Amino acid sequence: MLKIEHLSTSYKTIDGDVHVINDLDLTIKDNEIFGIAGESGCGKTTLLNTLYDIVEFPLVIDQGRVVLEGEKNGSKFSYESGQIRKTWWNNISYVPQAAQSVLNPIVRLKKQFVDSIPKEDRKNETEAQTLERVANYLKELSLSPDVLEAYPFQLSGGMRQRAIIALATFMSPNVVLADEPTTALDVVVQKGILMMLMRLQKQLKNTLVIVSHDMGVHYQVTNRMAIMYSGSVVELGNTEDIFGDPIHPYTTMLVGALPRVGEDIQRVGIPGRPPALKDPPPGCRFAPRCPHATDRCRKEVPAFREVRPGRFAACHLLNEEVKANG
Ligand SMILES: Nc1ncnc2c1ncn2[C@@H]1O[C@H](COP(=O)(O)OP(=O)(O)OP(=O)(O)O)[C@@H](O)[C@H]1O
Repeated sequence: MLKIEHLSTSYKTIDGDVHVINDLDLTIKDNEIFGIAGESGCGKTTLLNTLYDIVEFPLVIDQGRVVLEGEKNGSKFSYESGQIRKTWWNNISYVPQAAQSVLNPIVRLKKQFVDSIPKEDRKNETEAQTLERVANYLKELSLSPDVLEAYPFQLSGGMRQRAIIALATFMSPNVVLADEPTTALDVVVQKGILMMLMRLQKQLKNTLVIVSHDMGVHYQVTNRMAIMYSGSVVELGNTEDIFGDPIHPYTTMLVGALPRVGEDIQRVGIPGRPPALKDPPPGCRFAPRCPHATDRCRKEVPAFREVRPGRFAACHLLNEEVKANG
């Protein structure tokens, strides 16, 4: 489980601070596939990097923390921001954006696998014994152990991505983070990768966090999701509810822009562009693009709060609904 407690981060630049995550408070539960969606530049990767404890200058945590906790092999564990990296691979792993390029092209995969397995896990094993365990794991995932002898450049993009996912899940971590795991792959390969991730999550019953700008990926794969806009989460809820009954005007427009099977009307995108994070507008950052914005929206930042049971959103226009629900 990942607890995000009042987290705010910013990039320190010579032109001033760029605030990317703003007072975020949410829990990503055990045994769920959690999606993070939003347009390019809204802060999805920054959030994922902070969850994985890659907080390096110019990125700084201004407030709050992330806590990774759970139970493995009968022992409870808890790590917070600054310590989470101690348990990389073991309790949390990361499939980064453009993951295929993180493999060293001139080192055989078997060496890259062995090097990523912590010494404590290998105990007194010889390298051959470790590789046998890896080969058996690859077979379980319907991957040929022959890939271990290959150099990354000899594999297709889809095969490299599968190998990275195998590497990230080999130690059965409680949390797996995947940043745009299917971008740059063709549609058929994309489907195979998503199915592999879903199958692994079901098997490990762990937490899988998927970042994608593709709403179709969230619809197919995730159980709950967060919609980000301009550095903040603006809506959170069960994926089915978000698609069936979006409540934030941004989500409504995102979902409304999706084509439907069998429909021949032209769907329109969201007019305008997100604001520059360096110099955001006062009040609600979506107000300049929101067809319902009022003066209050242009002045006051809306609080992110529970609008209905399990549904959270940051929008002044929902106040009436909150009152109606007590
Ligand atoms: N090194 C940096 N220095 C300053 N600002 C940065 C830096 N990296 C990112 N940012 C700012 O953080 C914002 C969010 O970037 P991030 O990569 O997290 O977005 P994203 O939603 O993952 O985008 P994409 O889908 O394009 O990867 C950017 O719009 C940019 O303003």
